[in-house]
Amino acid sequence: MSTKIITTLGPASGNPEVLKYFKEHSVEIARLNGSHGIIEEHLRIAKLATNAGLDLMLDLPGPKIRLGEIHDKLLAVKTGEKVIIEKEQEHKENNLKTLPCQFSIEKYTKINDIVYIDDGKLQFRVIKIEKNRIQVEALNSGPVKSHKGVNLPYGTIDIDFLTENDHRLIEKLLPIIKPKYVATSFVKTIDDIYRLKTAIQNSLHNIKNYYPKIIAKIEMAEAIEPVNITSIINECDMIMIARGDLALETTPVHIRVPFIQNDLVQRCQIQNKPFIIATQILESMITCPVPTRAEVSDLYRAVVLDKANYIMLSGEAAVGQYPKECVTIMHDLIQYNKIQTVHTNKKLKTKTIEKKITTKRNLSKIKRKRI
Ligand SMILES: Nc1ncnc2c1ncn2[C@@H]1O[C@H](COP(=O)(O)OP(=O)(O)O)[C@@H](O)[C@H]1O
Ligand SMILES: C=C(OP(=O)(O)O)C(=O)O
Repeated sequence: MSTKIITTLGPASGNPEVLKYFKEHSVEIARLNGSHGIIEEHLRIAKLATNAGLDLMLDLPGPKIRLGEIHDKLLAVKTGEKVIIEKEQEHKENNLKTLPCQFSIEKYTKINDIVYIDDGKLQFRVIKIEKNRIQVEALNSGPVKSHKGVNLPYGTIDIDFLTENDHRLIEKLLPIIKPKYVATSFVKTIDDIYRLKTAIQNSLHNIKNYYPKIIAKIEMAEAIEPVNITSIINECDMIMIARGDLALETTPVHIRVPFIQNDLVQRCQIQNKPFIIATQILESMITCPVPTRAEVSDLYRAVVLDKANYIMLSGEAAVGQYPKECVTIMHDLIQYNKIQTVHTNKKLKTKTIEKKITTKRNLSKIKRKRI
């Protein structure tokens, strides 16, 4: 089976014309990211995606630390600027810029730790720790947006696996849209998968003949420990190599992803489990109509070398300027690979036939000589 595409839906792709294009160009699954958007909007987009003939994936946020709602959706920070990160319900007046956070993070940090925001695009150093808030210094400049992820690779996070938000989505959205897949974030052990399955069963107790396939997103250091990963792969229906968080949750940060990807691909193949390669495959195409050479090489690795069952578009399809162009690049590479494979197989076949013929000829020569 050739690789198929998953597209994350959002303002850039939640309309019938784009969804029709997706369906005609190797997209099989539409992903609703439960971390963004309101339930009513997910319901609307889910209906459009189903009408376009796409399968649905509901991606549950899990215990991922995220920023809360930022006033005016965006806050600009400058290198060297001091900023407060505080639990959103515990706001205390101060004269520094303040980033609301969905969880209290002071207990997971130490002075001088680095806090990564928005898949690591922004980095801050911890300079002061107080109850419900930390003070940090920006190590680079940039815009900070609402609901972006916060990663603390040096802290041990003990937030409960299924959050209030997960339960809300499982109870309010799941029974209505009945997605073919439910993806679950920040899985650490097989017990997390059992807990998710129980919560889903409870929510579907009145619904017969429907149960979603479970996708475990691998993005935590604990999940890839040998003692956990084999059983997680075994217990779920599909694995997502969620490289965005994985790059920041494993140390040394940023550089381990390709090594872990290699290991996870092999494990999934040995355990005969379908897998998704996700995140930043065509990141630069959020704002540019063509990919970088490095991105095409990453895509080649996922499709041709790793033979991923699915490759996933996130921001590129949800909020990017070129969602159709991204899908076209992926679709074209998938098709080109198919043609190349047929061509190589044909060449191989011809070579084998030639070899056979040559061997026969040689045989008859030998026979003739003997006579
Ligand atoms: N339904 C949505 N509504 C608005 N914005 C969205 C939606 N889905 C995704 N996005 C935006 O696209 C970005 C990239 O998508 P994704 O990788 O799925 O998110 P994240 O990494 O934050 O979980 C998000 O950070 C968010 O800004
Ligand atoms: C797919 C991922 O998860 P999310 O979009 O929830 O950050 C990821 O971290 O790569």
